[in-house]
Amino acid sequence: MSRILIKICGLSTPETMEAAVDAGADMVGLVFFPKSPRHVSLSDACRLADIARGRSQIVALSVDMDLPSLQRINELVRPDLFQFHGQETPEACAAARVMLRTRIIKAIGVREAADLDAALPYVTVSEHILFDAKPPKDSDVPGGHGVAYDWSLLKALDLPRPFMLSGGLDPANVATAIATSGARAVDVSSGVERAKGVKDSELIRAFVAAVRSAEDVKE
Ligand SMILES: O=C(O)c1ccccc1N[C@@H]1O[C@H](COP(=O)(O)O)[C@@H](O)[C@H]1O
Repeated sequence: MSRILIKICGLSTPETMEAAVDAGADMVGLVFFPKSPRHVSLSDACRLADIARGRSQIVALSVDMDLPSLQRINELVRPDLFQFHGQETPEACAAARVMLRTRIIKAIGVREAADLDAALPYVTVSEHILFDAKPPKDSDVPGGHGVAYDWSLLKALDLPRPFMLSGGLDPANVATAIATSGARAVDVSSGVERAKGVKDSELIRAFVAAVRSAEDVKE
């Protein structure tokens, strides 16, 4: 099986950022959403990004953020990609991509097969489509809940390029998730934490090792 792209999201300390980069994460995510337990200030984000720069791709995660705020993150933190995890329209993604001269990961919430259709308008205005679990109904945070969905829904997808998978992944289930969904890229937050919002370096290493082992399995 070819190499699977790994993103570790919601890093908020230098130690766990170093652990993720050192373990071989392809992407590391910084969350800019004050309602999230993983939210980082701009100044902390700059310090964390400097640990990863040139070693892993830096992803700035935002939720329905206005363009001036995105521009400020772009100038100060200098991420390699932005992850849009809200209700951003295809037009807003296209505009941000041009204005910020960046690459985009667009998250699409999934609970049932019909939810997958929402991805199509974003194929031409983003570099990656990320299929994440829809949040619990009473939550005002659209991701990072450690909730899984039926990954097999993704198996029959006919998109022009590989997709990313997230939602309830952890070191113990990620190999099954890859085999069940056909994903070529995975993203994790809660599954590498010892408490809500508190990343664990050992779990990060275990997650990366589990994905790399899954790559060795013959298709
Ligand atoms: O991590 C967060 O706090 C977060 C906040 C707002 C939107 C998205 C968020 N994280 C993303 O959620 C998914 C799944 O996370 P989990 O592994 O199930 O906890 C992942 O793509 C994160 O990037």
